[in-house]
Amino acid sequence: MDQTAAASPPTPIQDRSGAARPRVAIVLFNLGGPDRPESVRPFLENLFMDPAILRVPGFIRPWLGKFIARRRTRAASENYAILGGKSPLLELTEGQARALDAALAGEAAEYRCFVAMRYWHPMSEEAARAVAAWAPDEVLLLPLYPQFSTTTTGSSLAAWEAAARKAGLSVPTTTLCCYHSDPAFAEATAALVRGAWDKARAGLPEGVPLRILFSAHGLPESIVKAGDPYQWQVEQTVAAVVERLGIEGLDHVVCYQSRVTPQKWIGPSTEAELERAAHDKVAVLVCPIAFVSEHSETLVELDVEYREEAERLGVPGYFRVPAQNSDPGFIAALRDLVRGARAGGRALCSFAGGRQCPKPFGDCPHARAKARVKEAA
Ligand SMILES: C=CC1=C(C)c2cc3[nH]c(cc4nc(cc5[nH]c(cc1n2)c(C)c5CCC(=O)O)C(CCC(=O)O)=C4C)c(C)c3C=C
Ligand SMILES: [Fe+2]
Ligand SMILES: [Fe+2]
Repeated sequence: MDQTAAASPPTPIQDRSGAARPRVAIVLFNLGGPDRPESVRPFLENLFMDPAILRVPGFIRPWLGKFIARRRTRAASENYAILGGKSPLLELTEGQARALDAALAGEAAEYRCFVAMRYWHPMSEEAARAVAAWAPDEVLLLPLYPQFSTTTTGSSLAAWEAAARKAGLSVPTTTLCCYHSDPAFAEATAALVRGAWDKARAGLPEGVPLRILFSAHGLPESIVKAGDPYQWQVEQTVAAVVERLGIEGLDHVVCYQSRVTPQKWIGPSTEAELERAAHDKVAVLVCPIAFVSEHSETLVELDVEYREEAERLGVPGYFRVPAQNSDPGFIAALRDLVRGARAGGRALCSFAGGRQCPKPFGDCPHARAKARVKEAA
């Protein structure tokens, strides 16, 4: 969708009493994905040249980033070929944007969602131009990553700040950094897990135990050790969802998928958990816990590669929980998060208002903002 073309010129919108309704642009952050086979390599170059992803001195990053991207292109292209040569992420994110627009219609403010992808179009600069053309009174930054990581939300925020400046956009901006254990988000996720759990149980012979693998995107361990709160937040999400599931004695584990560099990544890996499940003779229900849309890592890695691996290992059953996409419960949770963030009146907020991450996580954006204030004093 051309977000600029769709933006209408500012018109004075009034509520029933005749008072002007503020225009609020909601910017949805996501990672983005190639839109055709030829885009795979430049998409990967954008990703691996991001200083939030490739933490090496600036002078070697362009060279090394391009080198890693070139080496990864074949494997990634094979994955996208299974999906028809492109990622479905943009269409699904636009679906979420339109669903959230509809959920927020008729509020005291006039809302409009825009999509800003990090590594492929529409990227922040395009999105910021479209937002500026719509002439909002406020901007609300809403990551489609429930858990904050410097590699995802943190990177998107940096890209947005630069793009907004370039587009001359200087209206008050609210940033929602995370909603890892927001009650409505956790309940919507638990409802999807419950549906998949019931289907899996019905498809399994009696007596075969079922274990939930909550599978999140992995991160290099060094990033977590440097203070990234992502792993802690993933664990909070899982605890919140498990609590709402209320299944007595539930066998479950948190694990991490999609390792793409040779460094040590956080674990256990989802593959290692498949091996353990085979050893323990338990079936698995895999729940993507850090992705709110289907994309190559759910549709290919989970549905094709890990399923085949589970079969090869002799895991007695393999099932998957669908990602949220435009699930009404999830969209309602986002709507309430938008309302809460605006009502809270903070420029930077979590789902609960203030900082949630414990002290050691110095890369929590609240901790960084505090450090910046101290430095300036
Ligand atoms: C060092 C590399 C990477 C880190 C760290 C990383 C973190 C991270 N990523 C997501 C979500 C997504 N990643 C996607 C694609 C993707 N990610 C990496 C690398 C890292 N990600 C690569 C190389 C790719 C391209 C695909 C591939 O080569 O396999 C996507 C989009 C997928 C699509 O269908 O287009 C998402 C979404 C999270 C949540 C995260 C850390 C918290
Ligand atoms: Fe990734
Ligand atoms: Fe935090």
